[in-house]
Amino acid sequence: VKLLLSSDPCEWTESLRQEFLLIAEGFWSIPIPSISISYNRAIKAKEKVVESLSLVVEERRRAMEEGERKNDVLGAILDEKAGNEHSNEMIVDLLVSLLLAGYETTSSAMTLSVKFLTENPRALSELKEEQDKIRAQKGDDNEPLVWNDYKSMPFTQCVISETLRVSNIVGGIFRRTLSDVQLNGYTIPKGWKIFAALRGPHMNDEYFKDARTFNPWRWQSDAEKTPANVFIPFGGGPRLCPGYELSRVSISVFLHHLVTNYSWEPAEKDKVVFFPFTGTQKRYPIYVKRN
Ligand code: HEM
Repeated sequence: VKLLLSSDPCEWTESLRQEFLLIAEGFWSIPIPSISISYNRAIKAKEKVVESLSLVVEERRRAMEEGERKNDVLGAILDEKAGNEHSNEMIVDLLVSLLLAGYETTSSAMTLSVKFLTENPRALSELKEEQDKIRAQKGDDNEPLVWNDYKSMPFTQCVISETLRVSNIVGGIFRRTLSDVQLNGYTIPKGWKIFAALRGPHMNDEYFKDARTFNPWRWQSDAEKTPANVFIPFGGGPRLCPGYELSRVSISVFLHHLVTNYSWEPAEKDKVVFFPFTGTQKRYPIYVKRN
């Protein structure tokens, strides 16, 4: 919300977050209002979010007419030559897509990386060593990370890749065939809708030995051998997730601050669930202690 609309955490962002959770819950529900409570709730929540964001867009248009400009995503959209031609509805739709696509995915991956690290003390200790080294090279504790730091976290990147592979935050993607497609002896006729399950290759022992085991070290030895089209947590082709690098950077920075400043332990037993979307049953509560 800060990046999109320059809004700091407040009551309004919190109520927006609550509505978003309902939208996310309804995402994979059966889209029949008469039988699905979560679908109904999601539709109502989406209406509230659209109403709320429409007011923000209108307000911003007025402010821009008076020469006020904010350096955020909404500002960039309205700055565009085409910005004025986009209806409020289109802009709100774009903002909702970015909030949904960018928030739940990255925050779930962060949560799961913490869970997997907690359950793999050796991986946690190696990651902490890497991050402590980066922190030690900084003059003071508040000095921010820079791009070169991000590029010198090879083991952290292994942990992130492995978290994405095992957790399958986005379980699959939709496509429509533009012509008849031959696949493994089957013909998928032109115009059919396809659900490509990304989980399939990620959990295949043929591509990833002991595929169900969280093993970040596999990326040290196997990275070059893994064909590009079997590790596809961000989809692929022209619709490849545009946030793929941003989310890796966010998770890296989060892990850096977490392991260099804090230690933690799980507050209760929790379990990863994969349906309707990947997450933890209890949102993985932890007790955190500043080092
Ligand atoms: C761990 C984090 C994330 C995962 C696992 C993820 C995964 C995906 C996947 C699988 C797709 C579908 C790609 C396809 O159809 O081939 C997608 C699309 C998309 N993602 Fe992400 N994503 C993540 C983070 C983000 C972030 C941080 C943003 C933006 C701030 C973002 C924005 C989008 C958008 C706008 C699309 C639609 C692209 C299109 O249809 O052209 N994602 N993402």
